[in-house]
Amino acid sequence: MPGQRIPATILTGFLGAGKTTLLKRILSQPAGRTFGILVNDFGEINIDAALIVEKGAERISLSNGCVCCTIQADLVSAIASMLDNTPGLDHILIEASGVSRSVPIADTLQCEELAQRICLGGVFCLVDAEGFPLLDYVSTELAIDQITGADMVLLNKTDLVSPADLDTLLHRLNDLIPGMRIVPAVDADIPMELLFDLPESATAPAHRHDEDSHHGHDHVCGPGCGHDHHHHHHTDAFESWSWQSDQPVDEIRLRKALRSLPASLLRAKGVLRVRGEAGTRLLEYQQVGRRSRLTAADALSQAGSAVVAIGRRESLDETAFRALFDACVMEPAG
Ligand SMILES: Nc1nc2c(ncn2[C@@H]2O[C@H](COP(=O)(O)OP(=O)(O)OP(=O)(O)O)[C@@H](O)[C@H]2O)c(=O)[nH]1
Repeated sequence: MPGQRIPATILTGFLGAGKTTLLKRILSQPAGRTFGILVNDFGEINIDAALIVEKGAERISLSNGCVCCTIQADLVSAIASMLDNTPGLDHILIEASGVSRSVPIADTLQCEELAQRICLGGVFCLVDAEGFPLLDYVSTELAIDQITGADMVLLNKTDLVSPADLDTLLHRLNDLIPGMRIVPAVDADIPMELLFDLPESATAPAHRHDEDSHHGHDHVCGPGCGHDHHHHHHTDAFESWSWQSDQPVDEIRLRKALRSLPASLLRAKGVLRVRGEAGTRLLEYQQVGRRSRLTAADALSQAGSAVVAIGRRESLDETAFRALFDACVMEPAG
């Protein structure tokens, strides 16, 4: 219908909680919807966008910053251009970076440029049931901020915790945010109706807007707008490092290198072209805290290798990080 506003759903949650897993699940069960997706990765290289091979969705990748603050204006222009260039879109899905706050994104979607074109379809926060209790103070503060700005929490990775620990965490979250709907899940497997049939009344008060109220956010700030801006972003507490190579890496050396990454690493992910006993193949690398996974990535098409790592600022020696991966690279065949 001309003039109808398209709902935009925000998937948020701390690094590695399962946002991409949920996004892929939604795309695999479209129920007739045509999705436009915007994937924000805090790192310089957008690994998440490379990992989403599901077809039938328009996509824009937003890298090297956080859509809630440092690249907020990019989010607005990306959505506007997606709406201009993709007639027939039914729904927009935004995967925020793992260090994004929820409420500023929801507010941004209601800026003047977009207010007549999209409406907020809900903010869903993924929480890693195993990882959340292990976060340091600053990361916990951010994860709680993401939770409080959400309409619903998906308490994900419940397969990795005992029933007693899950119960303790549920009580803790209920105490923190009384009344918040919390849905336990494994691999973000929840009924899709929970995401798409959200009653208007369920919208989180933190970002519930009425026609007359724009919380002062009917304008996305940029250089020269005249507002007094804070120059410290919450993302200053985090740092990302990336590594790329055109040459294949040796599988044995890679597996050894991954075991020697520092414990301070919060998150790492990548796609690696690996040469080993099984020949040359692409592997997806996922690391959340101390838990790492290398899996076959046959569906991906990528010439070389790329890895992104994220940690608290100054927690990782970039030279050592690069040297670790450089040492895995195989010499070009002579
Ligand atoms: N055991 C277990 N692993 C999970 C579950 N959900 C996701 N994972 C794994 O956790 C890792 C991170 O999942 P992602 O979906 O990439 O997490 P994310 O929130 O998108 O990560 P960032 O965008 O980097 O913040 C991947 O290896 C997933 O396969 C779960 O319920 N249980």
